[in-house]
Amino acid sequence: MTEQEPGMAEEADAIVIGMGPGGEAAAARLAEAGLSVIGIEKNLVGGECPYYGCIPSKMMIRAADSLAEARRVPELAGTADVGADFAPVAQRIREEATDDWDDTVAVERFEKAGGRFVRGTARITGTRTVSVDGRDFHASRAILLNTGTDPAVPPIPGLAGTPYWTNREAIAATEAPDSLIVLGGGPIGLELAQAFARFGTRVEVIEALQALLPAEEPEASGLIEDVLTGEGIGVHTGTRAERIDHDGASFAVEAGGRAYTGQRLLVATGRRTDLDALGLASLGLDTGARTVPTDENLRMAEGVYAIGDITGHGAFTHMSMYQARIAASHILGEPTAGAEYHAVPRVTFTDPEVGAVGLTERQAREKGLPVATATAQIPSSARGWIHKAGNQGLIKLVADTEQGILLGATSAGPTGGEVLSMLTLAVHERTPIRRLREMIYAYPTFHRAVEDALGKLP
Ligand SMILES: Cc1cc2nc3c(=O)[nH]c(=O)nc-3n(C[C@H](O)[C@H](O)[C@H](O)COP(=O)(O)OP(=O)(O)OC[C@H]3O[C@@H](n4cnc5c(N)ncnc54)[C@H](O)[C@@H]3O)c2cc1C
Ligand SMILES: NC(=O)c1ccc[n+]([C@@H]2O[C@H](COP(=O)([O-])OP(=O)(O)OC[C@H]3O[C@@H](n4cnc5c(N)ncnc54)[C@H](O)[C@@H]3O)[C@@H](O)[C@H]2O)c1
Repeated sequence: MTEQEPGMAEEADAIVIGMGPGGEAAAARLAEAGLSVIGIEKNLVGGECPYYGCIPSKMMIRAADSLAEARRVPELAGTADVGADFAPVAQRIREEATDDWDDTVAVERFEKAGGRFVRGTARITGTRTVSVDGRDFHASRAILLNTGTDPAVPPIPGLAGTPYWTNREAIAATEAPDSLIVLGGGPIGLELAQAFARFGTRVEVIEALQALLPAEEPEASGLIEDVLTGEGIGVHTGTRAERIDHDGASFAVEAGGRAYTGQRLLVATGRRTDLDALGLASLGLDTGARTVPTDENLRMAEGVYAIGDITGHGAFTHMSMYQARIAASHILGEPTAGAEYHAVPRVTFTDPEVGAVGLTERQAREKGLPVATATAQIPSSARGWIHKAGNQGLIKLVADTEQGILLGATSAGPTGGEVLSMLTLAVHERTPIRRLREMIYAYPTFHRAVEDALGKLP
């Protein structure tokens, strides 16, 4: 690298700051379209999802679910001697998912697409100007922000300075601990709690609010609490950790008048953004806010775009990729349909999977909409009954009775995330409930429970 002359900024058409899933995809697309693109990443190209999130966690879940399925053999098909070993999945996470947390392949892929890669922490210094460790850059067309989130660590007395895990250390674990205390009953906490428990870890989940997965339907929260409790996981809702100690070997957590001990502590209490560090004040934006407001083409200011977790429309890889597509099209001057958020799908990959799309009943009622709901239980459907062991699940529909459409739906069950696809289409397209009732549902599938629930709507 040559020394930069003072006052001389390196030029590009577009600068992408933070290369999470959407940033990486948008940067490559813009470069392939012939723009000069600089991609800046302080850690690993690809972001949280491939290295510390979705992909390695789902590998862990796949392994853990295979153990659970094998343990169902006695109820269905004879005997199975199941011995859990964390080593194969730890190895798979290192070798197949993360390349041992090395992004060489991703950097090369971006450079092959024509992009210029810069490793470092970027800060916006003005309209279309960016600084990285003393180097200045200028974008003639656009800056795209995709800086994501970091784990939020609550200020619980005693916690700071202890060797607690966030998702990042949990994903890098080489063995399942003997015991684990999980702070937070959201998607990260529950997916990892169940996965480790299935490998033999004694797990306690401490959730401050009254329900697990508090953002989802209470029926889904209740279902997942029953399942986790049934698997021997301690679930403590409405419980706040008041003090944490680590004696060099294990953690002690005081919460709700009780003491919990565990070899490991996983802090999964949400995510945080640091918009101040990003220099957004130089664009006149409120850096005290947790998310950045964007228009339908993901613009937060003239020539500045933001995508992914920082937009606050759902911290999901599919959201980051969806917004990347729109932002990149807009930067390229192509027509876009504009971002819509009425049918955001999400799946928590516990077993049963908890899928949901659109509004929950509470959200719909809070909007003052005319709401009717209906639920169908998976175990009472033909397929659920056949499935037997591990068949817990439900479908819940949230309908707008005036418009005769679905505003939202929950699909929990053995393949809850897959069944969600038809409900996502229905909410996205605002398909009349009348037409959904007229459809043919293959027998005996899990998605036939959707037909049962539709039949119960007024
Ligand atoms: C354990 C876990 C499991 C998950 N499972 C799923 C799942 O199953 N499905 C799903 O859809 N989502 C899942 N998620 C969420 C998903 O990982 C994120 O929503 C996804 O990564 C998209 O985030 P993003 O695009 O905002 O950017 P991120 O992936 O957060 O990446 C942002 C990047 O920006 C970089 N960066 C930040 N600031 C700067 C700066 N100033 N300069 C340069 N670089 C910077 C960071 O180093 C990072 O690489 C999971 C998350 C976790 C933690
Ligand atoms: N399958 C998926 O798509 C998937 C999986 C994992 C994560 N994610 C994404 O990552 C985001 C972050 O996940 P998350 O589970 O960390 O966050 P979250 O905000 O969804 O859940 C955190 C939970 O911790 C609880 N909590 C907060 N402070 C607490 C405290 N001091 N003590 C006890 N409980 C406390 C909250 O009430 C909340 O229920 C999710 O919102 C989701 O968008 C998605």
